[in-house]
Amino acid sequence: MHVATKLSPTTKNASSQRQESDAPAFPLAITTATESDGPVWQDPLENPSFITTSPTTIISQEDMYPNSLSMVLQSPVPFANRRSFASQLEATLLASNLTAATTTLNSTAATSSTLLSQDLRSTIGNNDSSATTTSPADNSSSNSKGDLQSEENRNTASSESVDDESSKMLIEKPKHHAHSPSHSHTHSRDSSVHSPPLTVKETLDAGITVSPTGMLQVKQYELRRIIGQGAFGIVNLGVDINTGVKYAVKEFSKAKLRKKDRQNLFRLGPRGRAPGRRGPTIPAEEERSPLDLIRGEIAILKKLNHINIVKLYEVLDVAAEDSMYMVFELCELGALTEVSVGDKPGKIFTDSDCRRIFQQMVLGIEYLHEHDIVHRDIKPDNLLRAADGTLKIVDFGVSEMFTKKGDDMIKKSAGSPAFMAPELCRSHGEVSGKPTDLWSMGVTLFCIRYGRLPFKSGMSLELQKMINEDEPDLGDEQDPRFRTTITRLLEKDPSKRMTIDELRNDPWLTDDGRQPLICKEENTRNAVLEVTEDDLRGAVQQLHGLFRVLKAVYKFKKMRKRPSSRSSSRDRREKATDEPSTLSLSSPPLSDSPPSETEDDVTLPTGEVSSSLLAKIDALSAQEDQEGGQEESTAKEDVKNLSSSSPPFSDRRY
Ligand SMILES: Nc1ncnc2c1ncn2[C@@H]1O[C@H](COP(=O)(O)OP(=O)(O)OP(=O)(O)O)[C@@H](O)[C@H]1O
Repeated sequence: MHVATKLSPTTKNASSQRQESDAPAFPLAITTATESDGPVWQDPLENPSFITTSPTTIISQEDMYPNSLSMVLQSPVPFANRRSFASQLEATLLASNLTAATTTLNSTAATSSTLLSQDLRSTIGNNDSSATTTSPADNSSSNSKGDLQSEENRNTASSESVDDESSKMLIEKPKHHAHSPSHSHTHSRDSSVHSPPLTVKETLDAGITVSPTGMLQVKQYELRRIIGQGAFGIVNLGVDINTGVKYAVKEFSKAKLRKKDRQNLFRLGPRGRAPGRRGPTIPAEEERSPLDLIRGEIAILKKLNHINIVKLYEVLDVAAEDSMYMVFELCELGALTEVSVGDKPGKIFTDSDCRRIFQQMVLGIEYLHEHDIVHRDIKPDNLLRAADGTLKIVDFGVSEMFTKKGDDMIKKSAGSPAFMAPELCRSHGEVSGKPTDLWSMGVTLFCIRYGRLPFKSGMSLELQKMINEDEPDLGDEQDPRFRTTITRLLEKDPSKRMTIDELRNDPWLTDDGRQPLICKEENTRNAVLEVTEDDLRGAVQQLHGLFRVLKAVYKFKKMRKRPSSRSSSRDRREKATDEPSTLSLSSPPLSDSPPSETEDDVTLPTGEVSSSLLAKIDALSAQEDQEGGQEESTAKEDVKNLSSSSPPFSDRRY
């Protein structure tokens, strides 16, 4: 999660600032990301200084990530202008090539792939005019949010407006959702915080197409615009074209995930787990589905069913493409607030808003802890708000799920440094995980009340020292109850720190009992008491046969396209950048031949594949390996690798 650099050092008159901000009615306190004043849009993980988008357009990174989140949020990103255009295009073409490769191996017309690609190119070519003339920045200047919204309303059966919704109270009964028919008020004593159990769909061969409106479409999800940027990819506003329901479609780069996975395996085991402890036995790389790369997060999210935890509906992998997708419940109002190490103060919430927000946080975390899940990355930008203002805890990428009741020991090296508990800063071994979440909740509460971090330094060692030794500056905090609450949450000794059970009855949180939480039994009643290794292993379906074939065909295709003369990777990378069209890297030349009659019959193999076909593919792949090796990696891979290098964790967290 990227955080804009926005927080002031020590805001001396934090309390007076809070007084001022107490004045407006609550709706004003709801800041959508679009209202925030000048967040810095960063994408430090992306190395390439350009992004290829179409055969004729290079959009600079600055174009793609304008220095205003609101611009991004307000800008429709046509299919042809998206950052992932190149890879999507490539994927589409590659898919056609894979199809054609299979066809070739099956002795069907050799020209099929060319012709399929030609067809796809002409389809995409129809969108290229917009690619060359429109940039996100252009869109933002020409399209007001209202325009966008009405455009969406025209295209969408469900037409919830962020503007309309932002005027609503933070906590109110949410609307019914296509996937989650019943939600309820989090503070109502007689209502439920759970909706009926969900089944997370897993699609391993999702198709990518261009929707009738010219947007990229993954399966039935039309990707309307980019609404966020994560460490592993972008987050899109997706609309189910069949139902009109909006979703947040999170796109992951498999290359980046693989890199992280390898680092994790090398250091700690999967998802930061010590080998053989809580994670599943790690299958050999060739046996692993791409979805295995996010299996930990999927496994956790599959278990959860709580109004204050974001819902995962579907995971999609696009075979032979770098992207895979997670389809989440959309949190239309975006992050609660943004804080950072910068000089600008963050959003300050009123006392009652802080209480309402924190109550929902407590309910969500209590539910997680009851499931033996430690979130590990609680911070304001992992707290999103649905259209009705309901708080949603997101981002379970570094979370831990425990197989043994009562065992919540975690390894260090996860979470955002400024929100990291002292024991994580000083310990080299394992620490109890739940108290670390309580600490991060305390830091988050501090942030939303004072608009600044309790401990802040751009230098990691100094920050750790402050967390370990300094007492937070509460300014002239007037409410002794709040003083006690925050002091007890930011207790350095985890064994003395406030627990979630104690928080339930906290005088500030409950306003001396006037605003009690729903009872623990009701809040946690869908708890999964035991999480087995099978749960983790079964988080994603394994279709090894299909992947083996896809991989082999993919390799075969690479071999077919290898340049006749041996050029270095660098040469080819340069060539690729000179010719921004990735078409040339993954598709055969255009042909004037008429479409093959067999074209429509060509399909990718699914399920069982004839052993002779496998043998042929394997033989060809082996031949490729012999001939090529490392030196022969394609320019396409080189370009992808360029964008997959991640800076050290400490560089992207504050
Ligand atoms: N369900 C959602 N609804 C609306 N916006 C979302 C949703 N999920 C994420 N976002 C937005 O997208 C942005 C990136 O989110 P994401 O979770 O990918 O970031 P991240 O914390 O870097 O995650 P990771 O480290 O796992 O990649 C965030 O600013 C967030 O506000």
